[in-house]
Amino acid sequence: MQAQLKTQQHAPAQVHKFGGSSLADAQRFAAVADILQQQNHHQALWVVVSAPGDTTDALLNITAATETQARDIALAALQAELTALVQQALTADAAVLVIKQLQQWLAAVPDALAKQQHNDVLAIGERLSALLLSEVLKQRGFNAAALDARDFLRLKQHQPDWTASAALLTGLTQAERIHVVTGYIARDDKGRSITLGRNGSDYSATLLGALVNATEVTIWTDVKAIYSADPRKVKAALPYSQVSWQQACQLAQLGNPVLHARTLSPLTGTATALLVRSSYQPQHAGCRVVQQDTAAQECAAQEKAQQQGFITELDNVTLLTLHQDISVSAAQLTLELQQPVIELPQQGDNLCWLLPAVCAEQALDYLAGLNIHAVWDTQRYYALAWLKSDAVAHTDTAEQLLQQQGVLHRYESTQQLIWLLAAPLPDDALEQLHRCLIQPQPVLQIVVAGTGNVGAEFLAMLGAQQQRFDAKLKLNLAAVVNSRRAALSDSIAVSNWQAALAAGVAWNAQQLAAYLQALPAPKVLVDITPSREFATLYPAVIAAGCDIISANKQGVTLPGTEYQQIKRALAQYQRQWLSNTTCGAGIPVQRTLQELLSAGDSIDEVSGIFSGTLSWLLCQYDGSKPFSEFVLQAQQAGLTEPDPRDDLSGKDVQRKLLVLARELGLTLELDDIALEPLLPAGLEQDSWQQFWPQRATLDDVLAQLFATAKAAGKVLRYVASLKLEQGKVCATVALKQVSADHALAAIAPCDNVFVIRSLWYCDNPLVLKGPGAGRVVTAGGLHADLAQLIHQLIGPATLPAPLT
Ligand SMILES: NC(=O)C1=CN([C@@H]2O[C@H](COP(=O)(O)OP(=O)(O)OC[C@H]3O[C@@H](n4cnc5c(N)ncnc54)[C@H](OP(=O)(O)O)[C@@H]3O)[C@@H](O)[C@H]2O)C=CC1
Ligand SMILES: N[C@@H](CC=O)C(=O)O
Repeated sequence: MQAQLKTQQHAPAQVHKFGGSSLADAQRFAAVADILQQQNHHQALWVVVSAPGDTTDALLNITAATETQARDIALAALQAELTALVQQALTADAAVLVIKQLQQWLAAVPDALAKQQHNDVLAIGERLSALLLSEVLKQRGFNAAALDARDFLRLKQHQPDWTASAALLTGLTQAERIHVVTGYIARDDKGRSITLGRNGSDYSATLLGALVNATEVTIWTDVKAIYSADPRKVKAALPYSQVSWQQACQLAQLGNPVLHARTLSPLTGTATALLVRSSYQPQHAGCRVVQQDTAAQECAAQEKAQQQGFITELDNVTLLTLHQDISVSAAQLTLELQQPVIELPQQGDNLCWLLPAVCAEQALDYLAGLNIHAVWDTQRYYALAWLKSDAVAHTDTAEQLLQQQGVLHRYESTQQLIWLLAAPLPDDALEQLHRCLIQPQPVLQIVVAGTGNVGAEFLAMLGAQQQRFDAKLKLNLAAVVNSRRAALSDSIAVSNWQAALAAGVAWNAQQLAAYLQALPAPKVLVDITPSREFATLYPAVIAAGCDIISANKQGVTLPGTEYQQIKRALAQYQRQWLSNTTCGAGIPVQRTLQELLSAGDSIDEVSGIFSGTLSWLLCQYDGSKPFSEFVLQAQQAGLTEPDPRDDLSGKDVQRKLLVLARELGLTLELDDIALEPLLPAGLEQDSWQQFWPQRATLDDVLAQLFATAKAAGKVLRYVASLKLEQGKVCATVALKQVSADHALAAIAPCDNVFVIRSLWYCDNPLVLKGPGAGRVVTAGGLHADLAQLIHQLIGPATLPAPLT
């Protein structure tokens, strides 16, 4: 009905509303200006603001003060706080004008209170926000102006007066101008200032959205989405990117803290889209509330939304029972009380309304005034409501769990199930219910860093792994990162990761940590970079709740103090770090050592061939062409380190030996391992490109070494050895000549060999052998680590494939 009463605006408009937490300090005002700067300025921009931070609470205290002295002290404190805010947000010249205005408003407070004009006092917070933000925008070169909503917004008996409001607004607007409008305040039909109650600014925004016929109204808040449950209590709560209008209305009625029934009402049945976004994480697209009037492309969105369930809670509520034939609705009582009144699914002839216990008496008085008799049972309840989805049919486990917690009443309709209990559910019970009712299939969030040789292969395999685990666990690719950019998105299609990354953004450590922190658990970071700098982020990654899987050897070989810092973070946050591919690629050498040690064996020696590249080169090199040509081949086959000199220098093997030493609990450093490089001294300097013209030096040395070994009837092998004798450690990596019948001679190119001698394997060692480098085996090894994590989450995913 209100459609024909709107202003005759022709330019498309958008409304953005910022709440108090989004305007808590000068930095937040700047962040809001950044957000507005990035909007589509071909559309008319309307901004609705709440009071900064806790200003409204401070003003409420001032209006409630019974002693003049206490009131004046509170006023002075507020003036100091807001003045500081203005000074920090604006240049000195601009600040002077705003502070002068603020002083005038605050100076008028005692007089307004004396005249009982409390709402004029409460309006000061929003007036300051509007003025300050418009000045911040002006400083950035925008044509912006503050607008007091009381100059146009009229309400009559709690209902918007569309005709009067539209007429007044038409006279106030200017094309090309950003209007920054006060939220929360309006006037009644007698011209008196009124406030729109708690969260009234959201209502102001949607009222304005309807008045200016906005294409979109965005509520900028401190959460990035509408969640399936309270994310502070339920770690696995799902951030939904869209919900249906019907779900939003039901959620609002059930007291959802993000959406309120009044907020939705002005836009119901219009073409205006409603979005909820976080001003703290503006890179997230947020949550879109999809209108019922489905355009074709929104049908799929509706269908998806129907698969989404919600759990909401209300504490300290009470029950009114009424005869069903009454002349007032729960929605009308909601308006009267300015508090949610929920009509419970009907059972029998009576109606049951749930409402906050604090306003039960006020409700009874109001109903009595209408000659309506209601029975109040005076008990305080905790209500848990489940908004059903098409995805979950069975509730047996949830019902059992709730029975154990002592359910007192239960109300069910096709869309909702509401349980009333005597006391709030503990968080772990909520988590459990969430698993039963919302997400019977858990989701593991996977963040992949490094998209080169091995990283790309890992991602190529991930699609098949998603299908393998699909029945029990969703593997969600939540981010892909390389050295230049990051795709940080709630859900990236694995088949499309390259495009997502190409559309990604430059990133820094802080942004990545914040993104990881906000991801729902469980979550894992897979580090497939060669970067030491990236490995130093591990403590922050762990603190953000992630497990880590590394192919990157830098983390596991950091100096002892930094390595211990990572270990301490793992212990503190109870997270895991799997790094099996850092030594032997997919060969489960670390896992084997862990099993032996945990079973009670003690290791005396680990030795063998630890480099796939050097194994391949020394098997293939026959002196027929320069050694460096073989190196190029190994590089193209994906065997080498990003800089192959890490292999040729023996450094990569030195690192691997340190990995195993640390696995055995030894406190070794890299320098404790004697290293005899294959690469002639001096060639490790500068870049690979600068080295390349000098390769003849390497070629000559290798030709010589090969000829000498051949003459002696031997072959060359690059050997690592770690021996423990009477508490002493001897660790070396060096080139050796071995005779043709030696165990390390009979290998296939690229093979690694791990020879383990222990208490139990003393006469005859335990030997692990197989390809120790390459894209596929390394990516496969990373998936083996991932599967190990998954097994801990859900048990074995599938039975072993039958032998064929
Ligand atoms: N090849 C093998 O057989 C084995 C390799 N490994 C290890 O796997 C890792 C990857 O090797 P490989 O794929 O060959 O290396 P590549 O050089 O092919 O790829 C490295 C990737 O890491 C990214 N990267 C580099 N620095 C950073 C950083 N600071 N932050 C984020 N991303 C970064 C690169 O970004 P960009 O694309 O922007 O350059 C690139 O995408 C290495 O640590 C290697 O030791 C382990 C076992 C076996
Ligand atoms: N370059 C390494 C790759 C595996 O760690 C090797 O060749 O062993």
